[in-house]
Amino acid sequence: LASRGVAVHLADHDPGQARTAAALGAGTDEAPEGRVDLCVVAVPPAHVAATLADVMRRDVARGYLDVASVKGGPRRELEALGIDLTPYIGTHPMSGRERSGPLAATADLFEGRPWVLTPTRDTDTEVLNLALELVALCRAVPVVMDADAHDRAVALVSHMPHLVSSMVAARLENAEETAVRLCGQGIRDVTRIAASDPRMWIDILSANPGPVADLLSAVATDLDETVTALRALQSADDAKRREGAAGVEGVLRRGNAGQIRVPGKHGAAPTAYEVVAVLIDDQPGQLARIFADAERAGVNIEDVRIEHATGQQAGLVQLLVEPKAAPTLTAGLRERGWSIRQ
Ligand SMILES: NC(=O)C1=CN([C@@H]2O[C@H](COP(=O)(O)OP(=O)(O)OC[C@H]3O[C@@H](n4cnc5c(N)ncnc54)[C@H](O)[C@@H]3O)[C@@H](O)[C@H]2O)C=CC1
Ligand SMILES: O=C(O)C(=O)Cc1ccc(O)cc1
Repeated sequence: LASRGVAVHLADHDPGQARTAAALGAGTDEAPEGRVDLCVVAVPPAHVAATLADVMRRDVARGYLDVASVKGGPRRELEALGIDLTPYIGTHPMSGRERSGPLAATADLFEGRPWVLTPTRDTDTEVLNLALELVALCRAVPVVMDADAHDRAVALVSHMPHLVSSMVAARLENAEETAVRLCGQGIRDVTRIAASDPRMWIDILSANPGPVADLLSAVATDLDETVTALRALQSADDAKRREGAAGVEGVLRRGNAGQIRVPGKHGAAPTAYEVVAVLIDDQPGQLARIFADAERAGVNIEDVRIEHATGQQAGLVQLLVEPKAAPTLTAGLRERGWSIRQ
């Protein structure tokens, strides 16, 4: 927002956090002189209602919004506090990091990502417009939803997957080092969000327990059936083994059918990018040089993945590009001395 010319005033109950964010260029940690246009409350879900009630009673802004990962609970808490909700809109940007705090923030975090808005019939139009302006400034894509429908949707696409990621990662806690050092990209993808702060997630899950429990119970049924199928695969009986194989194939095929529904970049239909894999030494500046050389070759990089080889000072950078740009990028990088993996 600050880089787009918006005056941003930062406040936090830990002044050190606001100071750090201000030092990173996010705004100023000085209080505004008068009423501001929009007050954005970005505190843990359990503190959203009380924080909003405080700022709304002090009349600090024309409009108020929060960004908490759950929407039904905070609204009901505010209603119970007897606050006039017309200048408030509940929102949720569907993008984040597994790390919290100002040092984990990036200016482009919300670019191209859905940002859910949950206005009601009573929401002030001016406040809805202010929220839409905020979403546009962050280059996110506004999606209007009912608060409870939002909570059921995020249980499916965020809260249940978070717990499953934690459960997979938990298997590694006491595993042998010889096994853990074989970790590749697959397990990194599945466990990335398990690194998140448990305190924030206890808050999020406490505010949405029912829908998450329903989904996890469906996952438990799949798990039971898959264990039965795998046990059948161990049988000496041919027919039983065939039954087991069919059971395992079933869950893998249903996984394929679900996976292709995951939207690609900018919420559009998934694009099949081509991977150009470059072998790099683990030295400072290597990534910046690759990106600069890709730019020289006139190729837009759509996404990047980095795979570190265990115990080696080397890594594999996978550059994802439009299929028609892949040969140009490969040739351009080879010309500049990069080692391309087929
Ligand atoms: N981290 C993520 O990926 C996403 C988080 N959210 C939501 O955004 C909100 C903030 O999360 P993060 O920025 O990740 O957490 P964070 O921990 O980085 O920031 C929360 C800040 O709130 C401050 N705080 C706590 N209680 C307060 C109070 N009563 N008054 C004033 N400040 C208070 C804390 O000192 C902290 O600096 C949460 O509601 C979360 O559900 C939404 C989308 C993504
Ligand atoms: O790290 C990721 O990919 C996330 O999806 C993080 C995230 C965490 C909480 C949210 O409410 C929304 C997004």
